[in-house]
Amino acid sequence: MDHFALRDGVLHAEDVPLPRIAEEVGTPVYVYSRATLERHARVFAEGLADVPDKLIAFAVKSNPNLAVLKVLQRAGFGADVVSGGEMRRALAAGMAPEAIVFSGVGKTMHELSEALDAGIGQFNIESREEGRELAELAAARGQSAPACLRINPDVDAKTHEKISTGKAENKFGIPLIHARDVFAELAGLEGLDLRGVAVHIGSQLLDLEPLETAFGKVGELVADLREAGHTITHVDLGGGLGVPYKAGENPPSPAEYGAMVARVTKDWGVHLTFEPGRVIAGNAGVLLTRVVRVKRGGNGPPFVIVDAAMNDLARPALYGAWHDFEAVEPSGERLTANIVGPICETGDTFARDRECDALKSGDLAVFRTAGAYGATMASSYNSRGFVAEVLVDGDKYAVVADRIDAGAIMDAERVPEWLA
Ligand SMILES: Cc1ncc(COP(=O)(O)O)c(C=O)c1O
Ligand SMILES: N[C@@H](CCCC[NH3+])C(=O)O
Repeated sequence: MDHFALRDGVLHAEDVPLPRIAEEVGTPVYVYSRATLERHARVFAEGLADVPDKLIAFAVKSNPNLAVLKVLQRAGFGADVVSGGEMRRALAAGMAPEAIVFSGVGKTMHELSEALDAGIGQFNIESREEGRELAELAAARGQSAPACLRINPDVDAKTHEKISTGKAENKFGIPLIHARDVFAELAGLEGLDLRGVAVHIGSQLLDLEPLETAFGKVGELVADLREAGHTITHVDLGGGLGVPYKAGENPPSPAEYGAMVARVTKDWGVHLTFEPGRVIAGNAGVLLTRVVRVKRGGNGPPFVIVDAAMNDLARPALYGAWHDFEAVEPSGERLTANIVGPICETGDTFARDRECDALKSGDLAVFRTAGAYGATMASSYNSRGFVAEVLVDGDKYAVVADRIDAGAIMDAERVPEWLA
């Protein structure tokens, strides 16, 4: 069942007609479906049914909304966090500290110590330097930080270059050629309980082959480390599974992914961690927007100007990403248009020469697949503030993030006396 679907000619989120949300909450607004989040969580977990000992840690960066995290906590997920702020969100949503994994190349001393205080389940160490710093900090408190070493397998994930993380030239992880040496040094430090390795080669992967290659390299490393006398009990396989943004895109299903993982890891004898983000949240959300006006083009198609902009949904401007754009009450007529926001740069273009539903001033429309890397990447550029977020559950909905208008942001600023 599609939880964002046309019924009686009107697009619904579960049983709630989107015009009702637009009327009551205003636009633009992110709308998430609880049923879709739960279905995706279930399907992902079912895909991994043959992996007995595991933690599924939702990548909080993809959608850090507290209500979304709560849905996933109730589905049995933990959290993959990359900042102190994300860690506090996961804890606030009720995730057990032991079910929290902390990744990222630039964890500060403050964040490391905050995570030690919280007693999180795993630090994914991304450099020799970070490992030493964490060990010193933990030892000084009489703690031993549970950790994995994130390796960089130098595998091309065949995704957008800005979201590829496993090539040698990327900043992430420790190059395989140094991994044995770094592991040996860090495993000997008092403040660390170095118990395994982690890998994550990129996001929006549409092919299993790079993942399988990377996991194969991890398997070889685990065998080498064991041979060198290390005890390896944990491996973190990261996230990255892609989702369809447009017709014709066919990412591997969670079942196919799970079957590959089960086959590759069957003899490893370790606890496995997974860090899915987009595959859980991406198609569980839309950005609902209203057409401000339609402007005639110069020598091209008309401009459909919507009240959402690149500050609300950055992916098209940042990565040239495609998001399906549909009318909430399609008339049946079609149009070829440039879909743009109000921001003062040409980059504020959601789609160029796009065939879409014919729309006029005041009509509602959605950008699909906006539940991951949508609201979380918003900025207040052009003093536009932050849009509200709504969670739909059957025939009811709740505002799960208030709109923060430009005035509230301005209230946090001041002109110093010596300048007044
Ligand atoms: C370390 C790590 N884990 C998990 C993820 C989640 O990735 P995705 O949303 O593609 O599943 C990311 C982002 O690519 C990441 O950097
Ligand atoms: N922000 C990216 C994904 C980044 C993945 C982070 N590791 C996107 O929207 O596609």
